[in-house]
Amino acid sequence: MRNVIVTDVPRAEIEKVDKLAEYGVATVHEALGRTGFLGPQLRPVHLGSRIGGTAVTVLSWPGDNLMIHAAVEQCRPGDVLVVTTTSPSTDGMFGELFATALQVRGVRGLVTEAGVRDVAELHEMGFPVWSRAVSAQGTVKATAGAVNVPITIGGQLVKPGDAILADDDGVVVVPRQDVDRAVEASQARVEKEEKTRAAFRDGELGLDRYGLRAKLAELGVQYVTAEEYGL
Ligand SMILES: O=C([O-])CC(=O)C(=O)O
Ligand SMILES: [Mg+2]
Repeated sequence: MRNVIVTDVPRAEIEKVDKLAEYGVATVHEALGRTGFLGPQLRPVHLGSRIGGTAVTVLSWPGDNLMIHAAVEQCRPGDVLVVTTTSPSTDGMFGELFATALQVRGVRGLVTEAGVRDVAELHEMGFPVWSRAVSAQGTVKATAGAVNVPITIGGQLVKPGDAILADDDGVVVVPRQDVDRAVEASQARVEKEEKTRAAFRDGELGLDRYGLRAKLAELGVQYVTAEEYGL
């Protein structure tokens, strides 16, 4: 690992990222072929937020938030800070002081594979956070790491400038070069689901709409009466 702070990173177009955020995490993830989801361990600390932004990435040592301080300076309006550690850690390396510094820079939220603290204050401030843990455990500022290098978080590669979308369903990354395709595919999916929703409201079954009766038959699934089943 090189200990670097990369500056002037090209970012995904923020208007398109905003559009993706409106579609929501599940829709965008599905529209891109079920890719990019950071997994169920990264949960919102408070429910009810839906954000999109461009990634500023941080690779920190466990229990050490020095590189988050370095990253704050690299943040611009529309960014989301994305933090991982070089080995697993749940220490509370981020709290309301960092959130204050980020909020004045127009940062939209934090996604971290480590822990956060001061969660009552974060809620009051309206600063949304997705993390693996809530932990009061304090950390130091002692070890070098990297800012704005490609990182792996939640099993996904996140490059600086990629689109990050987060809501109550979790977090998804959309590579910068895939943002246009994601907007198109998400819009198509929303339109398709609108039609499906209307059909379901009219009482149509998924079994019929998706042709799943044939699938069940093909798989050898049989209908038997309760009596035949011995109930
Ligand atoms: O300062 C720290 O180490 C983390 C924290 O609690 C804050 O940002 O408020
Ligand atoms: Mg604090």
